[in-house]
Amino acid sequence: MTIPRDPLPVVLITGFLGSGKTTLLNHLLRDPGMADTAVIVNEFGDIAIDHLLVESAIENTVVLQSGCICCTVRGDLVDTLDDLCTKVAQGEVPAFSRIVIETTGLADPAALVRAFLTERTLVARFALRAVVTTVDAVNGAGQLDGFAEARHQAALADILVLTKSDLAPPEAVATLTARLKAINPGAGLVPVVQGAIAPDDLFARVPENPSRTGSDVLAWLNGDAFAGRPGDPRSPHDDGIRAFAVTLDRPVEREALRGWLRSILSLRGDDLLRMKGIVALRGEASPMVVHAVQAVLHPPVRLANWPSEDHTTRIVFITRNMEPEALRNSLEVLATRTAA
Ligand SMILES: Nc1nc2c(ncn2[C@@H]2O[C@H](COP(=O)(O)OP(=O)(O)OP(=O)(O)O)[C@@H](O)[C@H]2O)c(=O)[nH]1
Repeated sequence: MTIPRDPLPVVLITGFLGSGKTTLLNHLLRDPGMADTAVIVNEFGDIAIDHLLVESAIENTVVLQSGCICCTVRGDLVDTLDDLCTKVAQGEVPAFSRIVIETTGLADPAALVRAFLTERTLVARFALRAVVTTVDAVNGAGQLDGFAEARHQAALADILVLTKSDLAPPEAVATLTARLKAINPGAGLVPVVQGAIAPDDLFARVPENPSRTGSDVLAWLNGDAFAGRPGDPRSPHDDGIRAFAVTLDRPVEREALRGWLRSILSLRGDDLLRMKGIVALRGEASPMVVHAVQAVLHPPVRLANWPSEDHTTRIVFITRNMEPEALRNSLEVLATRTAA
């Protein structure tokens, strides 16, 4: 058997300790549509237990136990994926058509996301489809207060799965939901009890990246979720994490945009948790889609057409300790300069 040549979709399930990652994974794996899935479970410490809790009959379950993959991602993750592909090629394990990785509860998923965008061996063979973050409705607020990892997991999610809402009072669920929307307004958010959600329902909440499909860019950007947001921190505990959008009514010159992106990513890449946008280019009929994760700029993609009548530039940001006004001003200067 050989593995398919198209990049294999990868789903990352992250979330703070005990927030319900394994419960969700087990439920997803019971769906017949997920039968050809390879699962990588990352565990902390010397004694691996978590993988025992993954109830799948799937032979392709691998435990990555030597440390936290977000800390040693280059060696461990790449080696594990290589190994898995080699075993498939040698007929030792069944072929698979997607991979689900469950991180430890203390993982910062940014390093993993970055690896899938930049590590040559990963880029060629795998495509990160979604970051799914479980947040515990009972303990989530305290974890967001106390742990940067929990805040980063929430900030980098494509889909936030609010678990254990059956155990929490409705007011607490509402407050936590509002807080999660403030941290990451662009993510889909779905309450799930005991992991009970069908894979199709879950993954329908993350639009395809338009760099692959060229479509549905507005849904992907989910700019409306950011509308009217001043960029003020919603909580003093959120590590200065802010989400906001900048719009420009004048097109920018392509080279000037490139220079701006280069400088912002090199100067403040660590604090630019996420940036995605659709940009009107001066003298060009169709827009450019830009997408960055921390210091990594995903290759910008030209769309064939504007997806709607609205041709304004819209860029959404999730940042840490960065002044929205400074970013906004630098972009406005860029548009003014290039329009002259
Ligand atoms: N009541 C209730 N319990 C849940 C729900 N989701 C998960 N649990 C329970 O919460 C506990 C922890 O769930 P796990 O799925 O092991 O959490 P995890 O995130 O994999 O845990 P770590 O690997 O320690 O980070 C288990 O006892 C689950 O049965 C839920 O929606 N409602």
